[in-house]
Amino acid sequence: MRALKLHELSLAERLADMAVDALIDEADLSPKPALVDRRGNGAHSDLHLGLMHASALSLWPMFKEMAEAAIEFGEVGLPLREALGRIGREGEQAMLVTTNGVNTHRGAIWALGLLTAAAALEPRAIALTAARLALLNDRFAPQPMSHGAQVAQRYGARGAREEAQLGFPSVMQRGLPQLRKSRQQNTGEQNARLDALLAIMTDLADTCVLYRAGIEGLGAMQKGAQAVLDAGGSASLAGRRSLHELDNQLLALNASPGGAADLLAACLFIDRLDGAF
Ligand SMILES: CC(C)(COP(=O)(O)OP(=O)(O)OC[C@H]1O[C@@H](n2cnc3c(N)ncnc32)[C@H](O)[C@@H]1O)[C@@H](O)C(=O)NCCC(=O)NCCS
Ligand SMILES: Nc1ncnc2c1ncn2[C@@H]1O[C@H](COP(=O)(O)OP(=O)(O)OP(=O)(O)O)[C@@H](O)[C@H]1O
Repeated sequence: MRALKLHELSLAERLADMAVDALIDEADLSPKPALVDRRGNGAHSDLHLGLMHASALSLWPMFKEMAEAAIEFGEVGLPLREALGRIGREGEQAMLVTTNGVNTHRGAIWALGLLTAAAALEPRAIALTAARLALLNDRFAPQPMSHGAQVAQRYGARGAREEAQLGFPSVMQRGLPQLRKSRQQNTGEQNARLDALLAIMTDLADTCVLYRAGIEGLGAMQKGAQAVLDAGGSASLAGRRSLHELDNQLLALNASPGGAADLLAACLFIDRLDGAF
């Protein structure tokens, strides 16, 4: 009898698996301040954990297609950038159909989409390659008055586009180093991930927070996250108390750090890739 041959996953399929896993790990991580997690909906009336999971899974074909496009075009350039833009917009439509019109992962499509394509092209320089893609101007991208655009106008804040164009400094210089430092201190994986999220929050101009809670909300997020880390991080008793305070404070301000959550997913994706190839 012939042995059953297991289907071997292509590179694009493996990258799509890893991107979706990163999104599911981000959603499941608890307790995240004011974000959707296993405990509840945080500051969101229209989101819940099941919806975040369904949305993440709906994006698998999009991530696969983005990686395939990167392999096919084989280099950073306008043709690949515009293909990614088209695939990303189709992915966003699939997300909106799944969630009945709720924005669950717009920021994540942007960040993880670029990183997935970059990982297929240049696995040894993922953030830099993603930045080179983000710097190219997609001529077919609509220019809606998004929340991010409104906040950029009002406060001059740099948002998701600039974070990518700079090579994801919040991930490469804050989240990833903190993730690895906390792991070395044997905090346990969930606490290390919470610490990575907090490290990202200390310095990010999160346009979700700015839109919902202005400069006051952004200041509360950045200072509160730093206070948790200074108190010893999520694994320490004092850090946990401080994290609980931050959760209450952000909930009172309706200030959900959705951009930081997306960048944590990006951080987990890059961390996993480092071990995989
Ligand atoms: C560049 C994007 C993110 C637009 O950003 P803009 O700030 O105008 O929009 P919006 O308010 O919808 O914000 C998007 C999301 O980014 C996340 N975010 C917020 N702040 C930040 C930040 N500082 N850094 C990173 N992400 C952030 C949030 O989750 C937010 O919901 C994107 O929507 C876009 O234009 N996509 C075009 C489609 C495309 O090219 N796709 C290809 C993907 S490879
Ligand atoms: N666990 C999470 N909880 C909440 N938001 C998250 C989470 N993970 C990622 N996000 C990001 O946060 C964004 C959703 O934030 P938000 O609801 O503020 O956006 P919006 O739909 O533009 O605004 P609003 O709901 O204020 O009208 C999504 O783009 C998503 O990528």
